[in-house]
Amino acid sequence: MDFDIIILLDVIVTILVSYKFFTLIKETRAIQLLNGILVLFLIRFASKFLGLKIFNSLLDQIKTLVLIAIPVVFQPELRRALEQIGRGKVLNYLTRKDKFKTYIDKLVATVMRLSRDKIGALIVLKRSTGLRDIIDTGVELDAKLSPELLVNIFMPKSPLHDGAVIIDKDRVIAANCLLPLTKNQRLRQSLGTRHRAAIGITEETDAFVIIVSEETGMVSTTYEGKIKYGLDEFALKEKLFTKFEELDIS
Ligand SMILES: Nc1ncnc2c1ncn2[C@@H]1O[C@H](COP(=O)(O)OP(=O)(O)OP(=O)(O)O)[C@@H](O)[C@H]1O
Repeated sequence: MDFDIIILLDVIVTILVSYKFFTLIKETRAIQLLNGILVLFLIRFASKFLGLKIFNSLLDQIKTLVLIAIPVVFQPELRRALEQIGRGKVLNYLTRKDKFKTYIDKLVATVMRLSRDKIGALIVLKRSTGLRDIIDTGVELDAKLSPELLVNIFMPKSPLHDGAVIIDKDRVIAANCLLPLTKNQRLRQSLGTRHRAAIGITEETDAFVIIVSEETGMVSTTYEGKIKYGLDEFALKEKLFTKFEELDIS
């Protein structure tokens, strides 16, 4: 029984690999080479069957020559094929990780710039909970996220600087949005409305919020109704990495 399964697996794997191989070389010069090798293989089979010794040894020499010539002549095709195999899995994974790291680095750098210049900011990073109600309170943008755009939005005299920005992956969905204020009575009295709004939205959704204080430049984050004050660049990166590990930035 086990043996049958192994044979079946063997056949399936062979078919799949051959199919993949043919699709990779289908529109390349390599298909002609493959035809040539097949013809040589048939001639060699016939020659062996007929016992043509001298011709057989000549074919052996040709075989060695062909084996050496293939990687040299078909270097571009081989490279393309290997790249395609890699891109399917490993490369895809690596580029995604890389994009994600660049995304976090850029976002954190922007937040730190806002902090240095004491430009007040309220940045809501959407996770799985929809934020339609919140988006509708502001101005819809749906623009590609960039440090310049974010800094511009929060510039004190910009028409959109008040309220929160909503970000979904690498898109700025909306700006000037109104967030619900927290009803938590135990928070310190001195806590202003920007921070209270940042806590409020995380009590109702699974969003992650970054706050930059206009007064002090301090960077804080809120998540699940809790606030963390005074994060530096590294602490913020660490938090974002853990909260958005599976983010698929396209
Ligand atoms: N409900 C809200 N939703 C979104 N943004 C809000 C909300 N309430 C206040 N803000 C933003 O916070 C700003 C006011 O901040 P305020 O000084 O009251 O808070 P704060 O927490 O002390 O912040 P900061 O340290 O930056 O001064 C507003 O101009 C507005 O941009």
